[in-house]
Amino acid sequence: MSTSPDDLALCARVRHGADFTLDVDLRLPGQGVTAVFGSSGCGKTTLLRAVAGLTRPAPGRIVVAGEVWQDDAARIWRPTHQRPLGVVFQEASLFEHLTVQGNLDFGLKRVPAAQRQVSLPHAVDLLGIGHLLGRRPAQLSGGERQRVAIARALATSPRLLLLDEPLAALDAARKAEVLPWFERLARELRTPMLYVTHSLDEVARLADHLLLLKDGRAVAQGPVAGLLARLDIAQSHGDAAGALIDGVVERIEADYQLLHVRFAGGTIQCVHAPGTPLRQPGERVRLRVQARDVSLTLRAAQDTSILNVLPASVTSLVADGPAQTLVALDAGGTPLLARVTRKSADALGLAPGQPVFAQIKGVAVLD
Ligand SMILES: Nc1ncnc2c1ncn2[C@@H]1O[C@H](COP(=O)(O)OP(=O)(O)OP(=O)(O)O)[C@@H](O)[C@H]1O
Repeated sequence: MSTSPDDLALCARVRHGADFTLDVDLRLPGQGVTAVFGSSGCGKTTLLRAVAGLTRPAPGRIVVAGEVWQDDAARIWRPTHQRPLGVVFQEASLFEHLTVQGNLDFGLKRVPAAQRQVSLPHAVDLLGIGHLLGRRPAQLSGGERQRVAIARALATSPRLLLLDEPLAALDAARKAEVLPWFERLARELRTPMLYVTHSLDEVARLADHLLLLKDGRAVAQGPVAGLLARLDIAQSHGDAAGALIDGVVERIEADYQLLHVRFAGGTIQCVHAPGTPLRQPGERVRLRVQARDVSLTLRAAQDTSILNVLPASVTSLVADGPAQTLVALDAGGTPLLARVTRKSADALGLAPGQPVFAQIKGVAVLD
């Protein structure tokens, strides 16, 4: 991966008693959303706290966008209040006695005018909270509170945003309300984000890059699409295992409410999700194709109801329980996954390098 001076260099060792040690030496991209993913207790929050200076790693070296926040060898330690970062936790900790405007102004006061990169009106617009400015936190829904918390974090013009499960405390409806705002932030802001989550759905929608932690160690990191399609990683995602496709809307078949999306492996057709804004040709979209929705044939089937039949080749395959096989595919450079029965895998004689056709039934349009 690139080693631009704008990358985040995170080298940290944090010991919690005898049972847990976070021990990472990472270089992460200095832009976009890096999802920090892993099971409960693997060290996600500990990593974020180390970056924020709330925990002091020993040893530690933390460099963000060329600024050294900690370097034990050079005896550099910046306390939290001297680190230009924004932090958003599960529960938005707003000042209850201040209005939303008062909360935002409070965030802004911490930053000298000359260092402000994100204006308050811009942050308010990005999060769509203009109509809430006169309210007190008690008069906000959970989703609105989180949007205010994020706007407040942004108003400080952070060099890095740390988001620790910002949607975890919300019910499904509130999550669905807030996610599009995050997507907008991810698209429009240059500020890099470290986004801790347990949710594969959030990873699929928001992340450019994925860092997988296990027992305090980084087990893998890389661009999200490639990593989610890796068999060893997909296996741990059970029924949710699937691949991501980044493509461009080629045309819209209005009569059938179908999008035709061009990507490196060809064109894929998917149903326009009801209730979402109509896509335009040329628009970039991310699609999710779950492994359970992909079947394989050796010849392209005719007279099938399945719209998407893509030429691909088998990259590798692995047993997924006693009865199923998870198959990694390459469709013109785009990784895909298929889950088939072990019996079918044997009947087709699936093996690495073999050309196949991937029949894709369901495709979700994510953004
Ligand atoms: N202050 C502390 N003192 C002692 N142990 C701690 C402390 N904070 C965390 N731990 C332990 O360190 C390990 C990592 O905790 P951490 O909160 O970083 O995990 P996590 O991946 O964020 O988990 P979750 O997804 O459940 O929030 C856990 O075993 C936890 O019990």
